[in-house]
Amino acid sequence: MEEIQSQSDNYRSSSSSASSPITTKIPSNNLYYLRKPNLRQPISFEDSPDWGEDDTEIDIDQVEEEEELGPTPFAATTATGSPALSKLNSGSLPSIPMQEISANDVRKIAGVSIVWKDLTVTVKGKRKYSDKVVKSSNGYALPGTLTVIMGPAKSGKSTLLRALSGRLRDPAKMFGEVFVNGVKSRLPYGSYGYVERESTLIGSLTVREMLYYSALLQLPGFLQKKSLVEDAILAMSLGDYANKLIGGHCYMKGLPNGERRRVNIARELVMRPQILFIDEPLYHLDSVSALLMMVTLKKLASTGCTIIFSMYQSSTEVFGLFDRICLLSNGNTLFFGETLACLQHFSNAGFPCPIMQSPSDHFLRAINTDFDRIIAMCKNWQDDHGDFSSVNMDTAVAIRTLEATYRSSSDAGAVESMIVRLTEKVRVTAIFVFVSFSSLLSISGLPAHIKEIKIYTDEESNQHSGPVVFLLGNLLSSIPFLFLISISSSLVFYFLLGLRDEFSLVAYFVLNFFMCLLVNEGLMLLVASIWQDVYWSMLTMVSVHVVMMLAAGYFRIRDELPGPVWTYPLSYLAFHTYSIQARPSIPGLLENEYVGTSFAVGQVRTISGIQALHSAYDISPDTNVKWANLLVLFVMAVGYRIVLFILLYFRVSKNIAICRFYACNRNTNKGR
Ligand SMILES: Nc1ncnc2c1ncn2[C@@H]1O[C@H](COP(=O)(O)OP(=O)(O)OP(=O)(O)O)[C@@H](O)[C@H]1O
Repeated sequence: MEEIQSQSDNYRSSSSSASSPITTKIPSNNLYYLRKPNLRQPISFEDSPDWGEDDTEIDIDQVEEEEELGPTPFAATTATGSPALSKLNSGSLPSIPMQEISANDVRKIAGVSIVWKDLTVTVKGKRKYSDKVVKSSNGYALPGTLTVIMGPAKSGKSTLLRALSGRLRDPAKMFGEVFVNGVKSRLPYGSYGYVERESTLIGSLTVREMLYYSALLQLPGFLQKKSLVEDAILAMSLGDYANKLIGGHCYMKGLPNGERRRVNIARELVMRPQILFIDEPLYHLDSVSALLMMVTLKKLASTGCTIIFSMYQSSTEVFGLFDRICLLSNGNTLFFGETLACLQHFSNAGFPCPIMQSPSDHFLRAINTDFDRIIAMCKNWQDDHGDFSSVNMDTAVAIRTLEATYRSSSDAGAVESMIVRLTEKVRVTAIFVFVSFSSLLSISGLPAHIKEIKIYTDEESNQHSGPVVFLLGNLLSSIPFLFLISISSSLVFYFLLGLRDEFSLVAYFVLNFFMCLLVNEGLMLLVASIWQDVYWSMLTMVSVHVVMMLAAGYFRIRDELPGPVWTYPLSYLAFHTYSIQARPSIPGLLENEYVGTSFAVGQVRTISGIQALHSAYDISPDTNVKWANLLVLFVMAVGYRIVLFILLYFRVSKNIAICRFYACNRNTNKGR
């Protein structure tokens, strides 16, 4: 115990010990890193740098809520950033052209979410593609955020960045999946920008000319390039340098490194990319230029752009600006998540960040195997030059511990469930689109229905038929056709999308869609009998469908729909509601697809399909209520036909239709 206590105390610097209840004296040579065994406690402000007033416990739900709200304005972002930023705003740090950073100047960009799942990159070693440079990495980047890929040299940072942007160099090969906005696809030309580590600028051009030249190369002829160039200059805070020669001349020095890097990024911004990949944005920059660069990128992210970059090391204030960190060591992901959670993770694994140390230095010290050489050197010296036990930490052991802690942590779980949410939305969308648009397309049968009603009117006036005979005949003759349509289109859709391969589930899907078509046909007959005119009937049906889609709870969760009109009665009248998700207690096709399923979360945990969708859709954890939902659809189909019966009995039999009524009125007016 004493040993543990003394090691634990070694983590505290003199300043932390002052405020610490632990009064043990700290050895003066304790400037090195040691592992603190089994320390599982939340980070306290004594152990870690001051990150503002927030609690260090991370509320994932709150973070996700903020993400769903979309990009925050720049002012808001800086307000909750690291204390260094508040210093910067109060003027205690060297001044930078902050006048350019104004929320009013900001044009919003529709950023994209990018998700990588089980991503592995191999390169050709001595044997065939055996060397893994990136190993089964999982992570995501969201619009309006800064995501940093951090790690020691040769840990695979640039390779991961290249793999995500689809720019891997031969002979590297990528395995795994990359989703862009939930869809497994490559980023199309123009939607992303990739900034290389080395500047490739033409020294004899001014900044503005360089950007204009880039715009000419990148953009089609008809676009107004000048305004895009000015936007890029503004976004990268280059206003003071716009007319300066990049390479300088005999009486004037060329642009400093920081500005050159920003010009390099601005070159990509002329395309107004939704996502920006930057390899080492702080490469060769001094601390002021580095901070200015990161503040500028933070401002850019606040416009909605998704920014991912690699970085070897950063200062504390720069680190405070990151939203998420992907920590790599030798291709392995040791952590992915919020930056504060990373500090907590190191603390949980027994490596709390000592006060006065930059978090990034701390992380790298723990996972950089290059330190092993220093350890070996110290061991040789140890006998002759005193005690070097404080540096005797085996990096390999630290990496293994961090890896194991991450695998079993809630952080890994949170990443997995976020990945599930970002990618699963696609399947839900597909089901919604299929049901909504297939039933919408079926209104093409309206002219035939109108003709049938006209024939019925004639027959009825000759007393050859009645509404019951007409309705029964219509229903019985349409059932085989509707069933054929529902089974053929459902089967194609179901297996094309790869929904759950189980007979009962496929059968429910077909039945559900068949019921939807039956309800829709009842509605069509009703509308057709009211108007008895193709144009007006079509217009009414399309409008009714659009309103029902909006009220069904897909575009906006039903609990959040305005109560009057949208929830009561529209969402209850829309058959889409019952078909797809329905009331919280009566889910439809989503229950079919997700209830009883589970998704692997890390290596030790699973979450249910319901949990994965819970916050996005009001889906119930109860099983088998989908049959109640089918019953509701059946009642609706019958209900529409009862209303139609009443209408036929009282109106059509008397040859009354709204159109004819208006036409009659017009003729009477003309006669006068
Ligand atoms: N196309 C390739 N062919 C062969 N080896 C490659 C390829 N791409 C990456 N590597 C190797 O993968 C390892 C990781 O490289 P990468 O550039 O991704 O690391 P890094 O973390 O960005 O390091 P640094 O910051 O030093 O550039 C290196 O050993 C590199 O030589």
